Amino acid sequence: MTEPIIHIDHVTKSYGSFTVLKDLCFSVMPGEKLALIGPSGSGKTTILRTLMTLERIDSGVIRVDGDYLFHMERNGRLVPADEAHLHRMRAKIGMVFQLFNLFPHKTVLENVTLAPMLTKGVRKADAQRRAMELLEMVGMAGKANSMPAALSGGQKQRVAIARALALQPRIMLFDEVTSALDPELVEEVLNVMRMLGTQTDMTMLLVTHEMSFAHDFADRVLFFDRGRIVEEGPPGDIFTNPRNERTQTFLKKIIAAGQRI
Ligand SMILES: Nc1ncnc2c1ncn2[C@@H]1O[C@H](COP(=O)(O)OP(=O)(O)OP(=O)(O)O)[C@@H](O)[C@H]1O
Repeated sequence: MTEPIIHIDHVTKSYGSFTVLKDLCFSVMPGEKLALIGPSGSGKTTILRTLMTLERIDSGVIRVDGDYLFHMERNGRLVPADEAHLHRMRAKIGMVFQLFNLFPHKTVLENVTLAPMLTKGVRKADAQRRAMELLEMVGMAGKANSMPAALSGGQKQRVAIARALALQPRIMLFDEVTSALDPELVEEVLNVMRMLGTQTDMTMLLVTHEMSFAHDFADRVLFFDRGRIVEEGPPGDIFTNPRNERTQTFLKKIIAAGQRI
């Protein structure tokens, strides 16, 4: 039987007295496309940042691709992971952020080659060859020598996707990647994600407020509310027949705000 590629087991995390993740449990199967939806502040971004090891957890365990994320096994016991372990685990996952986070003083090509050269010791010529393939894939090869400031938001985000793919992750995390874009640029980024969804077997987790995209794209939707998953299921169920009162209220608000689902 296939094992989950991500297994989140009773994870709790607080910022001071505010508990942002409350005894959270869920699994993701290899190749699954998962949409995380829910009200602002419900913990969606925090769980993605946690998977990326940008945040630590207070309790619980997380396994990614067969290994513990924040722990290591030593003489049959779980001990906190060291930096080398975290570094290895991080390389399994790529993340794309709302605000692109490109290196402003590097060209598009350098943005994509930097991490493989620095973290994996890939030779410059090989890193450049692979980067050009990825830039081609996201329709940005023609801008390889441009600086990020010369790009539109949609173009920056497509470069950010290529940069995350350059480390050949098995899992990609997308955190509201279209929220900062002008409406006419949203579709070009969603198209790249659709292409990744159909042409690769990557596991993809996305936090999104684009409900119609989540509806069409995801295999499964998790509805987060106040640090917990209160409802989950195939998009057809969650969007057309939500059972939980909080999900119903949330979706009603989205529709009232004029969004198509
Ligand atoms: N570093 C931090 N320090 C203190 N509080 C934080 C920190 N990061 C996040 N929070 C709080 O944790 C809560 C959950 O944040 P999170 O970003 O995970 O929510 P979200 O569901 O992704 O919401 P949104 O859709 O608005 O991005 C928020 O109330 C936020 O203010």
